[in-house]
Amino acid sequence: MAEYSTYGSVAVLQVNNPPLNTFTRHVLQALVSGLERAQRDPAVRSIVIAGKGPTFPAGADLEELLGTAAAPLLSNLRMVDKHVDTCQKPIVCAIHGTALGGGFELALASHYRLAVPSATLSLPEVHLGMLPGAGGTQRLPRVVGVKSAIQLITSGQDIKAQQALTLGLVDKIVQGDLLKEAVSFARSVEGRPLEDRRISQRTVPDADKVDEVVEATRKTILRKARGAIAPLTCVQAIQASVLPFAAGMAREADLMTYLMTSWQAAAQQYVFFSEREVRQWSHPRDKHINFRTAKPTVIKSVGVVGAGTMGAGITISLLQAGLKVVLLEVNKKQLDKAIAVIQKTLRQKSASQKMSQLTTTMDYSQLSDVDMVIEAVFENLRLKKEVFRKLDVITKPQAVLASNTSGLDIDKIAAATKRPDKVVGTHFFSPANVMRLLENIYGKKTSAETVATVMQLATTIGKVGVLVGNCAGFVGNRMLGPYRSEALFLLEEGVDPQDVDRAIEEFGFPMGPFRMTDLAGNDIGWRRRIEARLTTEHGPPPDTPALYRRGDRYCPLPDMLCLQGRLGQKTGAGCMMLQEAKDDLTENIYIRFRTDGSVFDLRRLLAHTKTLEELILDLLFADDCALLAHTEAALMSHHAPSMCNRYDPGSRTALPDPVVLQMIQDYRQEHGFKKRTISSQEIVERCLYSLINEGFHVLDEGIASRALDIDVIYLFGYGWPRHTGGPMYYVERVIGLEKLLRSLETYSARYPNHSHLQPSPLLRDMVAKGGSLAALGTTDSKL
Ligand SMILES: CCCCCC/C=C/CC(=O)SCCNC(=O)CCNC(=O)[C@H](O)C(C)(C)COP(=O)(O)OP(=O)(O)OC[C@H]1O[C@@H](n2cnc3c(N)ncnc32)[C@H](O)[C@@H]1OP(=O)(O)O
Repeated sequence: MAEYSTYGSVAVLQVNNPPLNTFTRHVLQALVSGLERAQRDPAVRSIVIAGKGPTFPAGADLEELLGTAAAPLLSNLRMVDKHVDTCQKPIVCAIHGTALGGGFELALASHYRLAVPSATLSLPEVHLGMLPGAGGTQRLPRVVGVKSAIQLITSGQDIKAQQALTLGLVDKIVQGDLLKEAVSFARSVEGRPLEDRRISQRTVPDADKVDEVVEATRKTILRKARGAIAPLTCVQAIQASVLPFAAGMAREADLMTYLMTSWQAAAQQYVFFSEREVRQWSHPRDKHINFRTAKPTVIKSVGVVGAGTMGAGITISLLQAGLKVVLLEVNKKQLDKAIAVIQKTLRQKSASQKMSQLTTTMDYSQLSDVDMVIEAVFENLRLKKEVFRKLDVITKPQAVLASNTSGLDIDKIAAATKRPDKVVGTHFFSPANVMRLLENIYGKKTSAETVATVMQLATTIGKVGVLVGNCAGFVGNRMLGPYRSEALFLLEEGVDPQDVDRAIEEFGFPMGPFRMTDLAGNDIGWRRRIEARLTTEHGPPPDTPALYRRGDRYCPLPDMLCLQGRLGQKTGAGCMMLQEAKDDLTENIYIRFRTDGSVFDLRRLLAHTKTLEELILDLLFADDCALLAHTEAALMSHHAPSMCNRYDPGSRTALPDPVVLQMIQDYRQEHGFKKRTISSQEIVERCLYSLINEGFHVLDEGIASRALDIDVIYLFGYGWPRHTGGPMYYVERVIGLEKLLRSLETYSARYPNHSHLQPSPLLRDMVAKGGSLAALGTTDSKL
C-alpha cells in the first residue's frame, strides 16, 4: 500500500495501489505508519513521498469516499495531512503522472514538490460535486492568490508541470530519474528551517482584495454553474483562506460535509462512473456478445467520405488520435476549404505534424486500402445508399463501413452492400472534434466484431462511445422529438419562445430548444419531416385536420419558418416565421453557397420553377443536383431586422422580435388557441418529462440497454446538466418515478392528443411493482 525504504538518511514512501494509487483508508493508514516510522527513526533526516507505477496518487478512492468507508477514509486523510504539515523533517513529494485531488493536496501539505515535465496537477473535485476538502481550498490561495485559486478550483482544470512551476506550486522540474533526484534533493535540504516551507503558515497574497475578487467572479461562476452548487461553495471555502489556517480548515470541512451529503455530489459521481461504464457494453439482443467476448478489428487507417463540417471534424478527431486518414470529397472547393479548417485546427492544437497522416482525394479508388470508412455526406438516405454501394465495391472486403447519420435506418444503408455485417452507424455530434459523444448504432446484421471495432474506435479517439439499437433518431434524437413537440405546443398555448428557452436554461441546459435548433439549423428537422411526408407541402392527406398528422397533434410552425428561409443562425434568423406576402419575400431572398460565398438571386432561379416553396425544397433536397451535391445551401433573407430570433452578422446572441410575437399571436387566433400564463415549472416538466418518458420506451424496446447509456448520451451529446446526473438518473433519484408517473397522468389527461405524454407501460409497471432503473441494467455497482 505504501512501501517504505531508506536511502541513507532519506526515507522513501511509495504509494502502491494500482492502477492510479488512489487513497483508500488502508493506503492512508499505511502512509501514517510510514510517516510515524520515519519521524521516530533518528537516522532518517528527510522523507520522500512518491507514487509507484504510472502515477502519483490520483486522489481519494471514490468508491470508498461514497460508501460506508467514507468516515475512516476522511479521518485517515486528515491524519496524514497533520503528520505531513507538522513534521519536523523535510518532506519532498516526487510527482509524476497525475497528482489529482487529495494527491495534489498531500503535495501541497508537504514542504517541497518536484515534478517531471509531463506531470499534471489538478483539483478536479468540483466535477464530482465536491470541493478540495483536504486543505486544498486553504493552501492553494496561499500560493497563487485568491483570484487564481478561484479560477483553478472552480474549473478543476489541469495544471501542467511548467505552469505549476511558474505559479510556485512546484519547486523544481526534474528531467532525469525522478526518485533518484528527489532523494538527492531531500538530502540537500536536510536540517534547513521548515517554517517558511509550510504553506499553512503563509498568508494569502491578495487577502486585502478577497471580497472584491469574489464579487467580480460570482456572476460568471453562477452563470457557468447553471444550477450546480459546488462551484459557488468552493468560492465560499476559498474566501475563508484569509482567516487563520485552523479556522479556514474548519470552514472547509463544514462546506465539504454540506457538499458530500448533497444529491448533486452523488449525481456527479454517478456521471464519473457511468462515463467509464458505457465502455462495458453488451449487445441487448445477446448478452454473450459483449466488450469481453467480442474482438475489435485493428484500425490504423480510416477513409472519411464528405468534407463538410462533420467530415472535417471527424477527420481532425482521427488525426489527433494518430490514425491515418484519407479524406474524400468530390467537390474541389469544398475539399480545399476542409483542408484549411483541418490545418488551422491542428495548428491551434500544436499538432501540425499530424497533417502528414492526411491524404485528401476526389477519387474513390484511394479508399481501396483503408481499414474503415466513415461516410459523412448529406443526411439523405438515397445519397448515403449510393455512397455505400460504391464503397462496397471499392474498399477491401474486411473494411468496416460506418455511416455518420443522426437518425437514418442503418439496416437500409447496410442493405445497399454485400457486407451488412460490417456496416454500422457512428453518430458524431457537432463540432465532431470537440463533442465527446459517439453514438454507435448496430443494425440487424452488424457483427459483434464490427460493434467492438467502433466501440474501440471511440476510446482511441477520446470519445465516449455508447452502443444503441437502430430506430428513427436512435436514442438521442428520438428522445428529443417529444421534447421539441412539447416546446412548440407551449408556444401555441401562450408562451413566447424566449420564455421556453429561459426555463430550460434555468434548469441547467446551455441552450433552450429554440436557440438550439437555431444553432443546429432548422432545416435538419424539416428535411426529416419532409422525407416522412409530414409537412403541409407533401402531406397530409386532404381529409386530415390542419394540426394533426397520423392521428397525432402536429405543430406546423417550424415548417412555415423554414419555407421563409428562417433556417437559424446560418441565415441570420430562425425560430419563428414572419408571415409576409410571398411575392414580397421573393424580392429579398438570395441563396448563398457556403463553399464560395457566392450569392444567387432567387428571382433568376424562380424563372425555372413554379413556386418559391418548390424551389427552396428542390435546392435543399436535391442531393443529386449539381448545385447542391457538394455544397450546403444556406438561405439568406434580407428581412432579418423584422424577424424573431435573429442574429446580427457573426453573432450568436438570439434577439427576440416583437413582430414575430405578433405573428404567433395571429397563429393562435387562427387556430383557436386561448393564450394563458404558463409557469416555468410547467414548461420544464412538460418538455423534460416527455423526453424522459420516451427514454422509458427506448429502454423497453431494448434500443438502449441501460438507463446509464441514455444518461451518458444526454450528458455528453445534448448538454444535459451534469450536476443532475442525466435524465434517467435525475428522474429516478431526484424527482421519483411515482411523481413522474403522476405528472404525466395529469398532463396527458389535460392533453389527450399529445401521445408522448401518455406514460410508458414500462414506467407504469416499474411504479406498480416498485422496480428501479438499476434493476433494468443501470449498473450502480460503484455507487
Ligand atoms: C476534510 C477532509 C476531507 C478529505 C476529503 C478528501 C477528498 C479528496 C477528494 C478527492 O481526491 S476526489 C478524487 C479526485 N480525483 C479525481 O477526480 C480523479 C478521477 N480520475 C480521473 O480523472 C482519471 O481516472 C485519471 C486519473 C485522469 C486517469 O484516466 P485514465 O483514462 O487513464 O483512466 P480511467 O479509465 O479514467 O480510470 C481507470 C480506472 O480507475 C477508476 N478510477 C479513476 N479514478 C478513480 C478514483 N478517484 N476512485 C476510484 N476509482 C477511480 C476508473 O473508474 C477506472 O475504473 P474501470 O473499472 O477500469 O472503469
